[in-house]
Amino acid sequence: MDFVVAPSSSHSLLNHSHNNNNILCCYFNNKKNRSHFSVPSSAGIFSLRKFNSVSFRYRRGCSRIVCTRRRVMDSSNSATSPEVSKPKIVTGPGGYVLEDVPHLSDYIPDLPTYPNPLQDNPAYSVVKQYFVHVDDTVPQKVVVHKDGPRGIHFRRAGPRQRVYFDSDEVHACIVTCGGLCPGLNTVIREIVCGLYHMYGVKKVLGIDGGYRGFYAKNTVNLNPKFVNDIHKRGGTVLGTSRGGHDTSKIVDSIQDRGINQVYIIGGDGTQRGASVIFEEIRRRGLKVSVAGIPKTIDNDIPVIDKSFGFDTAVEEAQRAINAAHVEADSIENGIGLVKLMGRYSGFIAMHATLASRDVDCCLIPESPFYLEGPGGLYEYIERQLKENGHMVIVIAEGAGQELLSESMTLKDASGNKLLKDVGLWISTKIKDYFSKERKIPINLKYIDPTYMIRAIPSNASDNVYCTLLAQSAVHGAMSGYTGFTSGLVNGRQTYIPFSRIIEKQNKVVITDRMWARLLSSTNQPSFWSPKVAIGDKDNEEEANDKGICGEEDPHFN
Ligand SMILES: Nc1ncnc2c1ncn2[C@@H]1O[C@H](COP(=O)(O)OP(=O)(O)OP(=O)(O)O)[C@@H](O)[C@H]1O
Ligand SMILES: O=P(O)(O)OC[C@H]1O[C@](O)(CO)[C@@H](O)[C@@H]1O
Ligand SMILES: [Mg+2]
Repeated sequence: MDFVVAPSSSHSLLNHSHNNNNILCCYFNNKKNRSHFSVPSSAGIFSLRKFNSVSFRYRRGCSRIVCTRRRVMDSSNSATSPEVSKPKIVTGPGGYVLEDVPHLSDYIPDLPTYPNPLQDNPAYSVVKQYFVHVDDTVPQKVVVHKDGPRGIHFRRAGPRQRVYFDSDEVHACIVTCGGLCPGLNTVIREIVCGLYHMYGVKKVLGIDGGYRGFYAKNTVNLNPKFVNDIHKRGGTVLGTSRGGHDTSKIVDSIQDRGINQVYIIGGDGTQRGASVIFEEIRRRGLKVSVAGIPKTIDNDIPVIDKSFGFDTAVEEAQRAINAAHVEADSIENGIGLVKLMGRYSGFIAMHATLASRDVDCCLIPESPFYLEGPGGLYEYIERQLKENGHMVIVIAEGAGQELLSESMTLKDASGNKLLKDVGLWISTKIKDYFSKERKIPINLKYIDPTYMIRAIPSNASDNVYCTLLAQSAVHGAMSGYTGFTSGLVNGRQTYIPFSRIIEKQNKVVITDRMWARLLSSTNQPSFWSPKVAIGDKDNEEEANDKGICGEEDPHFN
């Protein structure tokens, strides 16, 4: 074995050690001293973070270690480095814009490539045009005007003819973070099976209990047998958590374990965490692909058509709404009140309402409401009870928070605002108002199925969706893409840069047609005047950005 000897800093390697079974021992000689160090032999190219200013590149099958000068890679330094990768924007004729995703070759030169093993797979080799063309992209907006620009596009997901990892070299890991969501286990299953069956990858680690599991918990070896029927269960077999995102410790753990593909399943917070991990990995010059799979019951991740598990949750919410309707309909002046999830975005409440047709009023965080006076909720309830003898109200947990009494705002471990129970609050308010002020006897039944709608296994269509997302993520990582979230855009699987995913939250646009449809289905008051709606800059911009002012969104419009 021969070395290119770095002229300085060799001393910093003396203290370096790895607790990894899969290590390559190297001896390093320079004129001053003799050092010994170990590196994960599974890594195609890696760097040693303690070895200031120098990175080592080791290629499988070669007996040569190449040392090249690089930026400081010590994690304590990189954490404070202001350097963040720039968005990869490619423009073309007619106003074409590609918001591309990073690639390992952007920061690691001369990476070897390999033919995609899928080409020899009997199931896939017969598929015409199975491999995605390098120039295939997917438009963000599908409704265009004759003279309008072609607009923003994302890279189409799918298998590429050449991959950047030899199958034996891959050491993948999967982590799930944030709240539960139907379909988490399906995504885990399909990443494991996709890696095994499509790419012959045998080393897949499960990280226990979210981000902190990287440095504070044991890992579990995942294989097709282990994950075989996990998709039939709710929750995540890997466990999850909020908080505990320590970038340096996480990337140290990735590096120390010789992991080179990281699959991160989670919501907006998780994708933010994934983005920071990607930046740190890039700063250290590691050959590690970071792939995000968007998960959120609230559907608050932007750009994508919808998040997995959302349909299942809406379906499950029907059971609660049906129960509320039966209860309300069976008694004089019956009011059925259902609280559904939706911290900042009311998609579940909106879709559950539209699906049910039994709901008379849907209250979401994006649409402020008021109780008293003309056009208020009390007035509407009284009218409904007079006309129909009963009514059903659906309220998203984040709705009307500004109306609840001011007290100290608590936050969860991830920094999300802990909401006050608007369901209980509004139940009491309605009861008090009708019994004390109006002297009208009412029968209010409050149903809170919040956790029930997300702790269940995914339904059939979400299962298929999860499979596509997982396989897309695997194809992307194998093809050397990194710093991306796999997502459905206009019904096509794409790779979306983290920067776009974490830019803002997806919200119901109350000036959009979908909310108008809901209002005309429930006949509830809008609670806002057209003046307010027109002046609602945030909502207008969001609508324009998402391109859902017209009939563009295949799922939500
Ligand atoms: N800005 C951030 N930078 C780094 N890590 C973050 C950031 N925001 C959140 N995280 C981490 O991401 C993980 C999940 O975040 P969070 O609890 O907000 O859930 P989420 O992914 O948004 O899912 P959901 O809200 O749908 O339950 C946590 O471990 C949290 O520490
Ligand atoms: O799981 P926790 O920490 O109780 O958080 C509940 C929150 O998680 C979500 O389900 C998002 O995942 C929100 O709808 C809800 O407010
Ligand atoms: Mg979130």
